[in-house]
Amino acid sequence: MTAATDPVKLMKQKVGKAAADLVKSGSIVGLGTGSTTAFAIQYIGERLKSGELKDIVGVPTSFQAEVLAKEYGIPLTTLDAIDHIDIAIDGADEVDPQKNLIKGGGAAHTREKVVDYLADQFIVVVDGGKLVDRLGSVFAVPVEVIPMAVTPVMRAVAKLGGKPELRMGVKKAGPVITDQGNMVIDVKFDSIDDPVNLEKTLNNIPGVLENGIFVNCADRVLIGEVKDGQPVVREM
Ligand SMILES: O=C(CO)[C@H](O)[C@H](O)COP(=O)(O)O
Repeated sequence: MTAATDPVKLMKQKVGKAAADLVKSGSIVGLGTGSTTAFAIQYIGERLKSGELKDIVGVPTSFQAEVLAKEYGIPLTTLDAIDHIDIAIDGADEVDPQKNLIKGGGAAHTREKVVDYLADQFIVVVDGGKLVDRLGSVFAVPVEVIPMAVTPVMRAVAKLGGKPELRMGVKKAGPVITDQGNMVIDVKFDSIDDPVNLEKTLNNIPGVLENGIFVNCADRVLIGEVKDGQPVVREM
């Protein structure tokens, strides 16, 4: 990965490194998805390579995380082979003051939810632009749906007051297909007053596999910002 030059990349790089520095030798590490976590994976790999970190195994949350972990020399394992995860590092698309999240900008929220909730410590890494007073202010809620249920799920979420949009591929004709072979409906709500209930309600629609609302999951939120032209990290 090349050195970051634009301010957002600099913030992501700084916060990714800060999270990587929290990983201790001997840990089982959940490896999140996205451009911010990619920097954390890179720095975990560099710490391993330098000998500063030892005996790490990673649990990837996506094909992207798996590829990056291999590139940076992080040994991988699966949930069948372990009984806990010590620390997970993952990004988010929105973070509210209660540390509730919207995730799934990379269509990886289903596996991310499994890994992040299992971790003893879940560290969220974001740039300052991800902070909102209320979930749903900017970002739509990603909902992973099995392909044959896309139309009825779109109707059902519209009845809940959401505006559904099937996520389409970039440099790929047709819809985004998740690592599990499903599709993603992005559902924009005017405002999410009760994320706890909305998460459950969405998951109760037949055909929905998982949605991107993460409540009561994040232990720490590290925020990358630029102050006086320099990237800094603060904790929420
Ligand atoms: O939830 C995710 C992927 O499904 C990502 O963590 C989220 O989209 C943030 O990504 P980035 O760090 O690139 O802004």
